[in-house]
Formats: sequence, structure tokens, C-alpha cells
Amino acid sequence: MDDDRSILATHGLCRDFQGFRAVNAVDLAVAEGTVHALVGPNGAGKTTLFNLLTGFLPPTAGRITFAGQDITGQPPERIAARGIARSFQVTSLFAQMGVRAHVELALQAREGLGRRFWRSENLMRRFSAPAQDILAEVGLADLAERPAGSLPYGQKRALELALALALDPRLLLLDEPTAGMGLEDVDRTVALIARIRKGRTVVMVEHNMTVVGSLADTVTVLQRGEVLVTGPYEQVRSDPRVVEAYLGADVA
Ligand SMILES: Nc1ncnc2c1ncn2[C@@H]1O[C@H](COP(=O)(O)OP(=O)(O)OP(=O)(O)O)[C@@H](O)[C@H]1O
Repeated sequence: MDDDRSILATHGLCRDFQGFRAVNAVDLAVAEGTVHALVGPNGAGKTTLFNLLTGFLPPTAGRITFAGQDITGQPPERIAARGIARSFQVTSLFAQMGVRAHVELALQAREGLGRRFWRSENLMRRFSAPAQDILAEVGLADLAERPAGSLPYGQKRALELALALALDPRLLLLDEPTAGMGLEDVDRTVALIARIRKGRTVVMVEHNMTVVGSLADTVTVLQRGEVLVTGPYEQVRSDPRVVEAYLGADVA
């Protein structure tokens, strides 16, 4: 399954929860430089697969390789250190702390300077300019001094993306980047992902098919823990098996 261009691949990946197989023999091949979407009806196993890829859950069976190395069973911090970043959750933001200070902290974490230096004035100054550049990349340059807690929802999500970008990842994993957003924020987020994907590989779980259609080069549809079909968006959306899986889910 894994060809020369895959940066991330899974081989027969499985995950059980008390005898229930949530992810079943998944072979995934993510080509470097592409946006690869994971979709599927509720309960298909997308979040579980995402958690396996980031090391938040160990697999029951199977292997995961990243950039040619076996990363199966490694803890999240080791996987992150190899260049895989996942978007942070809004809840991980500190309400009182400034927007740029968040990015400075993430840059500091990447250099592995540890908590001893947390918020030391000199160090923060060193990270100010690169942090400001990252904020510009996600459209938050003008809000750098604002407390993170004062940002509207869409901009909090943009800040999460900035924190993932601060790790300068080769692979960016986005968990429902447009979840809970109104139309305007969805459009802004699509434009943002289209910009930041350059030079990177992106794997995203996404429910909104318009978003998937605008961004994804490859779509993998999961159903009951298994890969139903993988291919380009246009091909996948008209695949009768996919139509049936979604209609079935709607009826249910
Ligand atoms: N910790 C757990 N313990 C037991 N069962 C679990 C656990 N996590 C997930 N499952 C089950 O595994 C299956 C897949 O769940 P998962 O959350 O991965 O699906 P999903 O595709 O992300 O769904 P959604 O789109 O609703 O988020 C579901 O049947 C779910 O109930």
C-alpha cells in the first residue's frame, strides 16, 4: 500500500474497545504534499483513527510508519517530535494569556527549553518576531496583544492552527477544522488551510463535504471501522458504495 510518495502509512491498523473493533485492518497511504481527508458517517472510526495516528491511543494490531520509520505505539510527544502536529483544542488556550504569547510558548516548546524558562522575558523577546510571522500566516497579526479568551470562536480555531504551525510540522493533522463554524468562518478557514498546506502534508477529519471538495486531493471514506473507498474527491463522492453509506446513515 505504501508507495514511495507516502509520508504516512498504516498497515492493517486495528483498535478494539472491550472487544468492539472501532478501527479494522485499515491500510492508509498519505502521499507527501497532499491534503488527505478522512470522512464517513458517525461512528465510522475517524476520531479513533486520528487518535491512533497521533499516538493518543495505542493500536490493538497493525503498524504505522511515518517518513519511512515505524512509529507504532510511540507516545504523542515522540510522534510530535518527529514532525507530526495536531491542531490544538480551543480548551487548551489560556484565556488571560495574549495571542502572541501562546505562539511564543509553542515556539519555545519546540526548542525543548522546558518549563524552567517559561515566560522568561528575554526568551519571549527572542520568539516575538517568528511568532508574529506565524500570526500573520493565520490572519491574526492585528490581534497579537489581545487575551486569547477574548477572541471569537473562528479566531480561536485560527490560533490553534498557529500553535500547530509553530512546531513547523511535516504533517499537520486537523480534527474537524470547521466544526461549529458559521459560513463566513468556514470560508475563511478553507482559505487559510489552502494557504498553509503549501510545503506540508495535511490529514484532516472533516464532516463538511464542501470543505473536503475544496481542499482534499484524496479522500478516504470509513464505514464501521473499515476503509470503504479511497480516491480523488470527484470519484469518491459519486461512488455508489459511498452514496449508500451516507444515505444509510441518514435513515438511521
Ligand atoms: N473509548 C471508547 N470506548 C468504547 N467505544 C469507543 C471508544 N471510542 C470510540 N468508541 C466506539 O468506536 C466507534 C467509532 O467511534 P469514533 O469516535 O472513532 O467514530 P467517528 O467516525 O469519529 O464518529 P463521529 O463522526 O461521530 O465523531 C463508535 O462505535 C464508538 O462508540
